[in-house]
Amino acid sequence: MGRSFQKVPHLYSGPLYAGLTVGILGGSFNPAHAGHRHISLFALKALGLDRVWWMVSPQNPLKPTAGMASLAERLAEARAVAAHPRIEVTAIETALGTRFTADTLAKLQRRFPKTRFVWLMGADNLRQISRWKLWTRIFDSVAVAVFARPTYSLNALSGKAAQRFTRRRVSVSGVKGLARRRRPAWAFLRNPLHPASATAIRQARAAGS
Ligand SMILES: Nc1ncnc2c1ncn2[C@@H]1O[C@H](COP(=O)(O)OP(=O)(O)OP(=O)(O)O)[C@@H](O)[C@H]1O
Ligand SMILES: O=C(O)c1ccc[n+]([C@@H]2O[C@H](COP(=O)([O-])O)[C@@H](O)[C@H]2O)c1
Repeated sequence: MGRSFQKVPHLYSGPLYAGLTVGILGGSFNPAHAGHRHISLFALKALGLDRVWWMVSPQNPLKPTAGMASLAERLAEARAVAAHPRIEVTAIETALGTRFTADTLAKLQRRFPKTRFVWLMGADNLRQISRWKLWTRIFDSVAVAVFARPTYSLNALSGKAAQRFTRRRVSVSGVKGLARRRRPAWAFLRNPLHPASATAIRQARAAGS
């Protein structure tokens, strides 16, 4: 069994996910926290997902490398925080050799042709997604669900991505069927707000050490 198989079992598990709807929460998870778990549990129910993958990114192309814990540390902590049979932690981008979300999704769709993927992200990322590589392709290829997040929601809804795809926004009542909609299709979820942030945790840890 190769090393990458042990680290990244998802890559070779296509048949296991055939017919399933999987929400992908991509993130730095530096570190994972209760906010990630909170939105994932909300998404499982509200969107009728079979699984949520926490896709721990080797390195967010827009974030500094300084202060980024190793991938192994971030994965281990994410697994401890997730602690739920339907939340799976993966480093699949390492095995795919991708760093940009548009590339990752394209490769995943080729490898998992019978799986329906939904991209999950917080309102802060809706605000900045228009700076990502080939960002409109992300909306064209998978349904997108955006979580409300303290202080970011209003700003995000007036941002470039929300404006560009305003006609493709699915109302709260249609959220359950979001994954099956013709793309582009996206929704802003009315989840209860959760204040956790990795930045705040890193600051608290630094102050305590
Ligand atoms: N409390 C939260 N409410 C809603 N979405 C969240 C929350 N925390 C994180 N997310 C979302 O989860 C995904 C992964 O987040 P990430 O790992 O970057 O954590 P973070 O707390 O945003 O980190 P940092 O403070 O370092 O930027 C992102 O799409 C982010 O918007
Ligand atoms: O593709 C891009 O250009 C791009 C730019 C910034 C962030 N992302 C992805 O967005 C996800 C959330 O990142 P983060 O650091 O906000 O948790 C994660 O999967 C990143 O790889 C992707």
